[in-house]
Amino acid sequence: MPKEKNPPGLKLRLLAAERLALVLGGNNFSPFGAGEIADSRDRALANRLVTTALRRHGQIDMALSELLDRGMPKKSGSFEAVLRLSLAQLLFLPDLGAHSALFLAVEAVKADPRARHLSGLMNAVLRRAQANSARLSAMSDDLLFPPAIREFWSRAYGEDNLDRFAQALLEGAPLDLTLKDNDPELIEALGATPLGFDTVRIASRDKPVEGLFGYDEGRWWVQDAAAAVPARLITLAPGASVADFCAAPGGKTAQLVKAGYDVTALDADPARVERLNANLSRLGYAARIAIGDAADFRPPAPFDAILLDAPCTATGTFRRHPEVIWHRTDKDVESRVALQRQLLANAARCLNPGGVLVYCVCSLEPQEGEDQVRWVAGHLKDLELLPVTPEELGWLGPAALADGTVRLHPGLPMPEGVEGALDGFFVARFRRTGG
Ligand SMILES: C[S@@+](CC[C@H](N)C(=O)[O-])C[C@H]1O[C@@H](n2cnc3c(N)ncnc32)[C@H](O)[C@@H]1O
Repeated sequence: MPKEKNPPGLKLRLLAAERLALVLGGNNFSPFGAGEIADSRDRALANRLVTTALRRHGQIDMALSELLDRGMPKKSGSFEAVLRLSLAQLLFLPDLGAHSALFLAVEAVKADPRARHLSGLMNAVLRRAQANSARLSAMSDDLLFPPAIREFWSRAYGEDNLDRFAQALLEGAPLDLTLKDNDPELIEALGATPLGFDTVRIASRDKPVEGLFGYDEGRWWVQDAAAAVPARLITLAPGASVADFCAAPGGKTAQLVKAGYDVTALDADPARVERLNANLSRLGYAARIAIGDAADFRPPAPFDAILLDAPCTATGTFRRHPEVIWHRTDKDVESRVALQRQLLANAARCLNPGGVLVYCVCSLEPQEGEDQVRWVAGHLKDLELLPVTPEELGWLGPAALADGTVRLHPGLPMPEGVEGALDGFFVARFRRTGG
């Protein structure tokens, strides 16, 4: 029988390998959209393969160190990405079957002129993995985080929370939405669970976000339950002038507009500002938009409040971006910390006396959160901490710390019957003294 040139599943495997290779090369993961893979089942499969390879990255590293006697071959095109995907399938996605993992891996490297010569090695390695799959698939969850992060987080958050972080990493993130109106019919049509305030959660869905009820009418926007907390901590009268520094793509800007403030949204990245504009216009919301550097921005008049959602290492988003924990370096943390300080100092300058500054980062690194509050106390004398109370946070009350700052993380208890966890976020609220 002549061999089929394009066996079923090969094209998808090649696309998935290409996406994984991009992430292994240092890029952020972005799931396949409908424009890239039209068939929703194929799209879901490709995304599942890549996310499993990323979530299990540390365990797959360990398996590779055992299976590849001479290490990863150099300059071998798609070999590594294909191998990681196949191990993800073989060890962690048993419902997809072992046969296709092996067959498609060999076909995929044969299709790549730079990896073709390694098809025999691919076959041998995967057969060894298959023979040892019971043991390899039961590797410790301790391997899910890089050793340095594991050690650091276990000191900061405790072992029990780290177990919950691991579970959250493997589960991935459900879809949280912030609603324009808490309309029970909308919540029912979305099949969503209310999470308090104006957040609802959709645990599982088969449609892309754009296909969900109410999207075209701009009745909600995507925003993790933890990400929705900072903007709520500004509680001024409607009409107050509020700036959103580092605003794009605009989830928090939308909350500020919804609260009735006179909002200025500032971001340094023009392409991201376009997304912010599109998001606000879908929602029927208006804000003054400025493109510029929040470290030296000078407004025509000071603001009553500023929300500073500062650029950070984003390690708190590891449920959706498992790669962040593998890409993060100490240098990244240092450079973010330095930038955050500049942004804090300028935000303080742009406030009216008595004005409120909410600082937040979607990072789990204490250097970007808790330590920055200590830095503010020592260096920005015109800012004083304005403590957040547990009551202000509703069901997230346990996230309020004794010093009045807020630490959200994926280990926090969720309300009864709610699946999934939360992003990691740190929030501190300050007031500008004087005047
Ligand atoms: C964490 S994201 C903001 C998310 C946004 N607040 C939301 O809720 O949708 C950080 C943003 O900071 C912007 N940014 C980074 N450095 C900046 C700077 N120096 N000045 C202004 N914006 C900056 C980035 O372009 C990015 O859009």
